[in-house]
Amino acid sequence: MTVLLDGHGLLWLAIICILLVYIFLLRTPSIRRNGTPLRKPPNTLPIAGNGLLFLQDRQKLFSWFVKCERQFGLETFQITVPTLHPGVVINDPNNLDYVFKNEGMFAKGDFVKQRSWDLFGNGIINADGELWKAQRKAGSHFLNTSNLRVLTDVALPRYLSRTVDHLRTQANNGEIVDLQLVFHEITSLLMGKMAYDMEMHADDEFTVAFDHASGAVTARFQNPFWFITEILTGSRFRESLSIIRKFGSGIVHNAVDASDHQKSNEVLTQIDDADGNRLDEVSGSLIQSLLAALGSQHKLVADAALTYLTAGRDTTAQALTWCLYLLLQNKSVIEKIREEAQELLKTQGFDSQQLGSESDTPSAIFAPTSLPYTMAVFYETLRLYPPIPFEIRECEQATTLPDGTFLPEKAIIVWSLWAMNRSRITWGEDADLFRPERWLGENGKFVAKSPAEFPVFYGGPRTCLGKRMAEIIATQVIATMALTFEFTQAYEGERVSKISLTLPMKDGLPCYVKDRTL
Ligand code: HEM
Repeated sequence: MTVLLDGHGLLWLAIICILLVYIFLLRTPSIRRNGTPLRKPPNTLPIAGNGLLFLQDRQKLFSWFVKCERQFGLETFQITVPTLHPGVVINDPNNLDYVFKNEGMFAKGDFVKQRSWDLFGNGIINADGELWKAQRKAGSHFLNTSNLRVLTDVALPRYLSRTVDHLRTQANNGEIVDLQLVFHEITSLLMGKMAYDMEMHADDEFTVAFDHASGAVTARFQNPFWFITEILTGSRFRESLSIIRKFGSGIVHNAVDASDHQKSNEVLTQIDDADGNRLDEVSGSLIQSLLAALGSQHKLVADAALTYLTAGRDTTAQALTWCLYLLLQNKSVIEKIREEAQELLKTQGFDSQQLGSESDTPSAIFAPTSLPYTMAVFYETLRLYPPIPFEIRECEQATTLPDGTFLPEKAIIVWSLWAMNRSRITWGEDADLFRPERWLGENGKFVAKSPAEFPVFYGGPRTCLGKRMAEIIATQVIATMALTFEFTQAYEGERVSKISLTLPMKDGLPCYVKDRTL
């Protein structure tokens, strides 16, 4: 050994190493377009690449993506982060369309899974291949039209009504209300009913633990050395994970017991709401459908149910929160929502006084097709505040995007909905403005965009399974809130989001509430 590592030996060793690296680099195809390397964003460093950028505050990161979109337009550009495979950022809807249409080629991959595994395991959001198919099928089956109708036309009005009553009391007492918490409570009740057939609340132990864990998982995407830093800083994260797992396995246990009991009695158990009757029309809960599809893999069933619950609950509550935030700044828009909803109530023979009285609340009539302007407001909110602000995929095999960008196997592909939704190329010069009318056609009807242009609900075979449900929740909640209450902000300055896989508002949305129906 000492002989090999004398002066000559070291020189030869160095030459061999350089050659090996060179051969390796030559053999590993790099990201190129028409034979030339892609442009890189300004301030890309020689070794750190764009790594430091991802360590900064998420608001700065959002702004960076917008700046890049304004500079590169639809051109795909390259980003590099130490320890990761090379990556690109895409902004061109044609490229995104290709990704959606070739789902099997772009998987969540190791990059996403390694970071989110502790929280979601093999739940639908994280799963690929057969595991994904089985969960998707079970979910689609459960969310068939009649179950969806009972959830949105019976359960939601009831929960909404409870919320209206509670808000009225708070309004009478002159209390400051956090609207984010209010919307979270509505979606927790509804998604808890859907996923687990149980009453869940926005401030229960599981939800608080999940919120913390979601922030910690997101931090992993921004910090390439998370596996080291977490040893020192991850104790609350580990605690939160243990609460979530305990909750998940408890729920599966109960569902197994319930289905055994059902089989032995050979009768259908009724799905009872605490005080309701028609809720028994929901044919079982999602967890039972998942149990039937996934059998004895109880950890997988728990992961699957958890991802369904969180996919629907947090995204929808956050979208509603940002919507009210925008309405607080745009008084003429909330007035138009009121006019549209009032007109509908009148034509159906109802009175806004009835909103909030449980037995005859008419909020189920506030359907997306009947309220095109309210739908436009919801979509304009989703454009400016997309509940899932980034997407990341990994190439399962080498491929070439429609713009000619060659991506080797394992390359990372990123798109920022926050930036794409502010593109002046797609949305025009007023892309930064909140203008719901951009979603309406000449006849006043709502006009949708293609998923590639507006990927807020994703696209292709993995399109969000709850899109329709989210739209129904949104029109019902927005119209009911606008007609029943006057809101005034109880905060100063701009609201921003806090670190999370989705887009929660940091410190909530504190408001004063006044009952308009008095
Ligand atoms: C405004 C509300 C919502 C938005 C913006 C939204 C957005 C999205 C997006 C972007 C994805 C793809 C995520 C990914 O794979 O990276 C997704 C998937 C999914 N969403 Fe939603 N979602 C919303 C509401 C809901 C609701 C109410 C449900 C209720 C069931 C739901 C259930 C799901 C499920 C199960 C998936 C996984 C689909 C699959 O991988 O096949 N979502 N959603």
